[in-house]
Amino acid sequence: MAKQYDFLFRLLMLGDSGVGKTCMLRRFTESDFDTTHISTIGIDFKMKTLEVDGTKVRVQIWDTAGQERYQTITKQYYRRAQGVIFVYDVTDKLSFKHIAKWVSDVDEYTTQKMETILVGNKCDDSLRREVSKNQGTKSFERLTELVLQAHKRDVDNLLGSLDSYLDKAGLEEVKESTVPHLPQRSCAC
Ligand SMILES: Nc1nc2c(ncn2[C@@H]2O[C@H](COP(=O)(O)OP(=O)(O)OP(=O)(O)O)[C@@H](O)[C@H]2O)c(=O)[nH]1
Repeated sequence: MAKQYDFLFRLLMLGDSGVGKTCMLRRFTESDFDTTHISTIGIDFKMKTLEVDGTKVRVQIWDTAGQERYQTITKQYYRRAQGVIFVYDVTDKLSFKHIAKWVSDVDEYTTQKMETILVGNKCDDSLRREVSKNQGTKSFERLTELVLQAHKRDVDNLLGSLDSYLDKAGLEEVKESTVPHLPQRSCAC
């Protein structure tokens, strides 16, 4: 049977337990919404095919459990994803604060280039809002700064090791030039 899509991508949803990852995914794939919170056990996924500029893209979206006890399992999936959707709950300040931890986990467990997006969920519940839109926007800027710092650190480390290599090579050159030259033997024969 012919393939029904041109590309297959894996996306990962990460965020604290209860921020609404499963609901968000169900809404996207089944246009459905559930008010109950049944914690995801480990990991689950849903598929959807999208057409982007005439290209059929099949997305496999992995919905991870936010609970700490499943993180050994969920971290194994980080490496296989091409993109991450970080989710926090605008009515829960702590879930917003923890985004930094989710980001650093992804950074630690992956080596590939990842596209990421930050989503503040439960915006409908304005009365209980604890994280303002401005704070959400600011965290994008902060994330960019952190990525830039990490990038600079890598470049500095590279330059540092290059410097020490050149210093060492220079020393060795000096060492060689300080070796007393033996008088050249002349031949009298
Ligand atoms: N008001 C409001 N409630 C929401 C929204 N999205 C999810 N919820 C509620 O938040 C609760 C948790 O939603 P889940 O989708 O199960 O949360 P989760 O992030 O998947 O949680 P874990 O599987 O434990 O990691 C449920 O009671 C939902 O009804 C939203 O956009 N607005």
